[in-house]
Amino acid sequence: MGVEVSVEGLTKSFGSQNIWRDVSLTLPSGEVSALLGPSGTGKSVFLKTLIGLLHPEQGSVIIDGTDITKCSSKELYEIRKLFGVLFQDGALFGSMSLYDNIAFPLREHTKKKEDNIRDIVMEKIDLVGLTGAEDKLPGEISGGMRKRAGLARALVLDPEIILCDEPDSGLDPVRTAYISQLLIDINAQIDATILIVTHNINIARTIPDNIGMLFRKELVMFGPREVLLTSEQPVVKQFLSGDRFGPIGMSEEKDFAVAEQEAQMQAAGISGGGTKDDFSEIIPQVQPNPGQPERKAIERHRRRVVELLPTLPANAREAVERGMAEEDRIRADNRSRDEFGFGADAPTAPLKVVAGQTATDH
Ligand SMILES: Nc1ncnc2c1ncn2[C@@H]1O[C@H](COP(=O)(O)OP(=O)(O)OP(=O)(O)O)[C@@H](O)[C@H]1O
Repeated sequence: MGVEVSVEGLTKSFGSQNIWRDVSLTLPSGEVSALLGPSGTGKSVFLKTLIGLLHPEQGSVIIDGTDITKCSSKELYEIRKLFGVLFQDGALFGSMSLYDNIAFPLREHTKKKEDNIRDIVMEKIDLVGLTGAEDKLPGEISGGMRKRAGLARALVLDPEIILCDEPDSGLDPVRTAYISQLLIDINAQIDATILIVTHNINIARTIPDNIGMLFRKELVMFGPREVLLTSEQPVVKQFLSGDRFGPIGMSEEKDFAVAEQEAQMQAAGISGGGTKDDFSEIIPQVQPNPGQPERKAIERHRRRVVELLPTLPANAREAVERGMAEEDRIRADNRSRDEFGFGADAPTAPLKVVAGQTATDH
């Protein structure tokens, strides 16, 4: 089961510039969570703080019983082996082939033999659809391919926690759907705790179990996805619909004069350009591909949400109940399809997890 990440009262500044303050949330083990927020609100800084690359001034990040904001560098080195991180630009070494890039964590962190490394690397290359490109340099392939290579590298140590910084940036909608599906399939196979930072509303609507949002240096909310998707908070509604009118401005937050001007434009019937989609109409969550195991986190997530239910706003509660019923129906359909052998002919072959390979293997 993936490891829970518990963040309490976290505050981060660079010099006099405060990025966010008093952020508390728990990434439940094995669940998929997404972090949204306007550009520059410190989502990438948050990810880097979770793996101890950046140091907060206050607060704690507890992973597997260790507060990584206060532990020794030796302890931090061990904890980092639990993570697989997909950085925004793939963060590949430009002078190394994709093969060597993906093999890097295995050579660095394990004592595996080269033929064993080869099996693992080629399996991950196959998993992300890069077979045949292993000898290419990062500069010779497209941005989408680099992204997938970055994901393959994030997966070679079979991480218990996967952090993905904008897995969709630079990808077309179809490739975005593939990479999202891949994350769900991986979660079903290895039950890793996943955090996705994204601006992509489709991902937010269909992939995570939980969603949070950063705005004005604070975590506006974090909880079951239905809570954010049905939220009446102006900042959430504006972000989801991509409308110009609302508290989010071009650079930071809007000042009073601009907000006033926009209110007048709106009253005069001028559009802010946002989509008119009804986000409270919850789209069923993406399920693992046929032939994949069911996600173990679903039951744990449900138990938590059912406990939370009485504390949720009425529209979120209703959305949760509708969503659960709909997803039960979809999973029952999938199970009966698998029983009738659809898994065997599935368009995406069932993905393998290499037995016995763990993040702490040396
Ligand atoms: N190492 C650093 N030193 C100083 N300032 C930094 C550093 N890293 C990030 N920042 C600042 O922190 C702020 C938040 O940056 P971050 O990249 O986390 O935003 P983001 O929410 O991920 O944005 P985007 O959605 O555009 O990727 C920015 O103002 C950035 O300039």
